[in-house]
Amino acid sequence: MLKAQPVWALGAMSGTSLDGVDVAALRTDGVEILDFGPALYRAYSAAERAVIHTALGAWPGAPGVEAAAEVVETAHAEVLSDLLARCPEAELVGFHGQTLAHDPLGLTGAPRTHQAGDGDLLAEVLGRTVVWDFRSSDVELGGQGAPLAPFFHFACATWAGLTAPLVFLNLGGVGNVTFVDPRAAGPEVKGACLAFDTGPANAPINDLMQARLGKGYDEGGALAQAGRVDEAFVERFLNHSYFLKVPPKSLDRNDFAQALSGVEALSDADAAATLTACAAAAVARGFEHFPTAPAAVYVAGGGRLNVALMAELARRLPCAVAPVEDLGLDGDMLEAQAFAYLAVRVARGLPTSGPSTTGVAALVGGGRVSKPQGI
Ligand SMILES: Nc1ncnc2c1ncn2[C@@H]1O[C@H](COP(=O)(O)OP(=O)(O)OP(=O)(O)O)[C@@H](O)[C@H]1O
Ligand SMILES: CC(=O)N[C@H]1[C@@H]2OC[C@@H](O2)[C@@H](O)[C@@H]1O[C@H](C)C(=O)O
Repeated sequence: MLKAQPVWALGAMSGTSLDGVDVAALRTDGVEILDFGPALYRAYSAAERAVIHTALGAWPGAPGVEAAAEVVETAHAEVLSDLLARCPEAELVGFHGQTLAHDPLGLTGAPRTHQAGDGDLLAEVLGRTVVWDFRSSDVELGGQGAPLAPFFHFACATWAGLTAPLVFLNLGGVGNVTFVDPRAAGPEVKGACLAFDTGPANAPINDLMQARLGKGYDEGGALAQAGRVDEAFVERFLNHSYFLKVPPKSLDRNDFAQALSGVEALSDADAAATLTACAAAAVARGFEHFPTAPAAVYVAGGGRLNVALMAELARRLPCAVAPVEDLGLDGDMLEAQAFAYLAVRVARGLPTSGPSTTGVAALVGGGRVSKPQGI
């Protein structure tokens, strides 16, 4: 079979922690990563974040959703235009959008997932083909619709020349892991990737910081480091039924809000320390689902900059814990790069998820493709 020519693509991710939009360029043929390109970050203002926050949990048509979508589209149009100026050769854009609600099990009706932001509109603004709505078809076919980064994680392991099983851990608002066996022939092969959301990560810490101290997050984990972990609280948290579920499994941002509400009784520092320990303990609990012990866990996402969280992970995990920078990867941009990679896979008709990453019945290539007028 003829190998497809590699292309440059841009990827954009607006994550559950609601801090802002990450965008990154990547050159790939949809299988191998050939080059990593420039990347940019565009923070949401406090006012923009508040508009999105108000719409969390809402489905299309509900009050507040249009306003949130407008914020998401404006921020993406700005930062993707800037990145396009630095990488004009980019042929297509992978646009994740902002998850407002995620119910793959159909607890609120039919199984569904909702990412705000219109890819048609962005295609017009950017003059490039935009791949978007990556999660819906997976959910419609019985999958969790998340996580979607695993096939990209497999490509990262290959790019880094790794040969032993390893784990990628993303510590965003929610935590998610991918167990990768780089000895497999490809990410879609049985046993190559096993992925699932581990539990809450930064989102509850951010919410605590906002409510108690008017700050967006616990910088460096300083507040958590000053506190004492309430281990009994952590034990109760681990009794949540989510941890008994066999993966694949995924979470909405606030699924643990109720289970973590008892933290209100603790002091600021003890609450931060305890929520941080819960995030790490949830990851450790996830290890029981891996087929073999990984050589190491490589951490991406903002949580890797939280010293208290990294220390809790090192204490609770049975293997080495290191930032993905140790592999030469960019831990701030891995998700944005993932959606650039996935956009090329969608454009080339390759699958983006499968039974061991989202639980979908068969391999699926999720994503709508919008072309600008005139192309
Ligand atoms: N220097 C830092 N110290 C501590 N925590 C940090 C630091 N920088 C970022 N974070 C945390 O990481 C979060 C952002 O992480 P990231 O951008 O990976 O999440 P996201 O992509 O929004 O979420 P998700 O991966 O769940 O979609 C911030 O909201 C904050 O909680
Ligand atoms: C529904 C949704 O947006 N899920 C996100 C969220 O943020 C982290 C975790 O929960 C993960 O499942 C997913 O994002 C990453 C990029 C993924 O799909 O791999």
